[in-house]
Amino acid sequence: MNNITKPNLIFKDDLLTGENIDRLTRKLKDLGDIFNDKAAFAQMDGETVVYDVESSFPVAHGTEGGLFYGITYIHPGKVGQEYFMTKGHFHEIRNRGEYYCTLEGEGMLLLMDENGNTRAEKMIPGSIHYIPGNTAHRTANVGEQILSFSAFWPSDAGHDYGTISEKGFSEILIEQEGQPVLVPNIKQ
Ligand SMILES: O=P(O)(O)OC[C@H]1O[C@H](O)[C@H](O)[C@@H](O)[C@@H]1O
Ligand SMILES: [Fe+2]
Repeated sequence: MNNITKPNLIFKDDLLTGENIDRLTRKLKDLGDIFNDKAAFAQMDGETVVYDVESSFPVAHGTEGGLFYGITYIHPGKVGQEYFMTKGHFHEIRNRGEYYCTLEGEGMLLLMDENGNTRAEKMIPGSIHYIPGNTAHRTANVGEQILSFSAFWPSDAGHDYGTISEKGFSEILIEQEGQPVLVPNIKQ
């Protein structure tokens, strides 16, 4: 491997041109159930964009053996002490895994197994994260600029939002003295 030059630019948009591209925007008003501080949430403008997702679906949803690709862009911001974050999900076919690669910004990836054990991985540009099967995943922007990351996942994985929207993760990520910390989720 000594003579091989590693690319220092991570492709971003190459796969997101042409057909079968899906663009999705989630605003605060779509995310009422994920933030714990309901009073802080009520004070904010529901039209505020929390994140955008662009995905490439080269095969039909549910196809066994295919792969999807996407980029998620999470805006900086907080609801109370809780950082802007994705809804979070298990895969519908529970044992399907996924890879994330951070493109820009600073984030935390929350991972929760089916027994409710939550852990977090720091996301920095270039960091690669393996999300094993049977693991719920959620990403939070803990920086002051956009957090973007690419994702690669099986085309039959599907998204199961139900469990998370009902109970959340067993721990939540909040800012304390300027630092992100995981604390138990009182909702559980
Ligand atoms: O689907 P959410 O939990 O809102 O997360 C936002 C997005 O994050 C990643 O990019 C995943 O690969 C997407 O499949 C997911 O849609
Ligand atoms: Fe996923």
